[in-house]
Amino acid sequence: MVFKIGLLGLGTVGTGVVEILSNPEGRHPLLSELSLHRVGVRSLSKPRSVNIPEDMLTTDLEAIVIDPAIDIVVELIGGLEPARSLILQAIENGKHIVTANKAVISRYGSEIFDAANKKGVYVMLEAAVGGGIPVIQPLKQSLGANRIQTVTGIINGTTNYILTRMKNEGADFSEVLADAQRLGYAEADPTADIDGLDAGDKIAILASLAFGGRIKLEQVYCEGIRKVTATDITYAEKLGFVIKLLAIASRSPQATPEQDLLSVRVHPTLVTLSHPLASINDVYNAILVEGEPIGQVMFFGRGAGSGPTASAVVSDILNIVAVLQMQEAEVVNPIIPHEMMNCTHQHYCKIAPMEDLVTRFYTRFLTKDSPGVIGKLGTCFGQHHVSIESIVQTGFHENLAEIVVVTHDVLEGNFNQALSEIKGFDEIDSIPSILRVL
Ligand SMILES: NC(=O)C1=CN([C@@H]2O[C@H](COP(=O)(O)OP(=O)(O)OC[C@H]3O[C@@H](n4cnc5c(N)ncnc54)[C@H](OP(=O)(O)O)[C@@H]3O)[C@@H](O)[C@H]2O)C=CC1
Ligand SMILES: N[C@@H](CC=O)C(=O)O
Ligand code: NA
Repeated sequence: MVFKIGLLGLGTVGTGVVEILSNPEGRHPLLSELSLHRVGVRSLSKPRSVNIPEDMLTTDLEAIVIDPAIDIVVELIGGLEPARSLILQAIENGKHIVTANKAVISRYGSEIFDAANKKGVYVMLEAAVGGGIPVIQPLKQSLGANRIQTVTGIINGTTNYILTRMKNEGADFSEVLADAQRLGYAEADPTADIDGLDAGDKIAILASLAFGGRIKLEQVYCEGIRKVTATDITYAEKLGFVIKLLAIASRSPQATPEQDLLSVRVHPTLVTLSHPLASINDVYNAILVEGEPIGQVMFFGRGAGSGPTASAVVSDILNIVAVLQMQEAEVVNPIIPHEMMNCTHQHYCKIAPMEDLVTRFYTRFLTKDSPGVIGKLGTCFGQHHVSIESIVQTGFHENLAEIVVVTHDVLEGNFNQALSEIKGFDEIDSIPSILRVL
């Protein structure tokens, strides 16, 4: 039997999907069971790099999601609306969904999965996190036997590309961002990438899968890379670190057997050069999962771009088709969702406030060059139980002394209290950078 695909969106990822579907040779044999039925776009006159028969293209996306001939709707338009409504309407019409839209899933996942479970259809989203890297299905299936402790990822290709080029070439932020947009890595509105929101959407999805509950996106702390400067990249290097935008979901040390508690956050982070994530560069993503009994396992690959992301989309389509074929052969009716493929989480995970986070900090101060300032900083941190690993004067900037402090693991709340006191010192001119250290 041939399964008909309704494709919403023919941009970077949609085009990659059509390229795979129209060149099935040497790939999985189930590809020959797929047929592209309709393709929805915004503009019919836009030049396309793939050949689509004129009568297959439409700007009426609603007609696609209600078309009785279509089995699987592939949503690749991005953004919140009309994507959310089209997905819900498609589900209502009994279509299975494949989407790369982390923004919609992280905000409306509950609504979408409830509707899908009710209707007995699948919603697959491998492309939504880590682009082509298989990480959603492994978390759902292959790692199911583990108690996950931490998921740490570089999950935004655009910012990793920018940080890599800033470090290697001393390149200018805006020039590199324009390249990332040209290469199709950035979101339609690249502030989602730069401000850590895209990584926030993705870590919310990963945390939900890893820790078995829903995540309220507004509780995910997101800090982007706007404030990362060439100076900090250079200091970090001298101290044996590289700066990466990390997304981290972990069980909080304050969790108890009665009350599970997570920490879910995105922020630029100093990563020691020997750490497995330190060498993940350019558009590559990597997700390091730590669990019991597996220990560490890392997923690595291209996190954005046409072909890699399309690879994940088409694999999701194949997974659905494989199950549909099996059900057809066994004449299972109505459809009983495959336990390892659907989402059944009902409760919300409790997320700890950032004040309770235990982490190391790197902080750069510009101070008047007066005697005793280093001692004064050290004393203040000590009074707030912030233990210092190193405190060094690194140089002068226009008559101001530059002092870099690296702490041991400290409670973020204590660190913030010390900083607010330090900001009031006469000697302090400014605190240009505060970054967490892994
Ligand atoms: N690019 C990447 O590397 C990755 C992207 N993703 C996700 O994949 C999804 C698609 O991204 P990408 O391919 O880059 O996006 P693009 O902007 O390149 O493509 C969007 C496509 O959707 C169509 N479209 C957008 N809005 C509408 C609308 N309201 N009505 C009809 N058509 C519409 C556009 O039509 P037209 O062509 O006529 O303008 C275009 O074909 C997003 O959710 C994104 O977050 C996920 C992983 C990686
Ligand atoms: N804009 C995203 C695209 C993939 O999700 C990124 O840069 O990672
Ligand atoms: Na993926």
